[in-house]
Amino acid sequence: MKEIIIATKNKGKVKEFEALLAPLGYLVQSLLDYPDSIDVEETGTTFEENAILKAEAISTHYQRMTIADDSGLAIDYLDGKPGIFSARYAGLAKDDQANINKVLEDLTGVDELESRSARFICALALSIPGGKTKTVEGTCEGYIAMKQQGENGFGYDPIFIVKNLNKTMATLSKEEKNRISHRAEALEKLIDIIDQS
Ligand SMILES: O=c1nc[nH]c2c1ncn2[C@H]1C[C@H](O)[C@@H](COP(=O)(O)OP(=O)(O)OP(=O)(O)O)O1
Ligand SMILES: [Mg+2]
Repeated sequence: MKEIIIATKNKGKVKEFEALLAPLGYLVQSLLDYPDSIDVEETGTTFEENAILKAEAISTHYQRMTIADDSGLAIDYLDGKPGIFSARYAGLAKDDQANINKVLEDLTGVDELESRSARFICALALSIPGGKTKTVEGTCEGYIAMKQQGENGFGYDPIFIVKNLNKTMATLSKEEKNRISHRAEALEKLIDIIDQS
């Protein structure tokens, strides 16, 4: 069995990676399986830089093939914010509901859905001990809803209306989200790279 560590403590991400990678024969582990793992600071200025920082630190520490995910929400009306600060937008507690509330507040008075355009961005970095780190990116286009809807997923899913589907990400099943998400798109590109190497 091919073993891979996902360098994340985010339960929502872990579930999605498991669902996407298990059918391909990967045994997925995450930092939730290593509760006293090292803490990697996200000091980069881009999603890609942060993904590289997390992937290389963890693959070096455990000497194992590692994927890291740095992702977030970019809102056009806010010039791309919260961007790489998505997890800490409403403070270091990384509270999903507080982050949602802050975004809805930021967009108060912006009443046209077209003016609330946004995208999810996911950068993935693959680090193999002794190898050269590879990176890919995936995106998912949409709009910030006027109010939250749905219970599925995590993070900003309840306020992200997926373009063309016209419903929030949090109303999609896990399978539906994994067909269209920024994370699924990025991972598909990464699998191609792994298969070729
Ligand atoms: O599919 C998604 N659906 C909804 N929200 C999402 C998604 N993907 C990322 N997001 C949000 C969650 C968090 O506010 C930020 C990620 O921040 P990010 O630093 O990459 O992850 P994190 O700190 O939660 O876990 P970790 O760094 O251990 O991987 O973007
Ligand atoms: Mg983080």
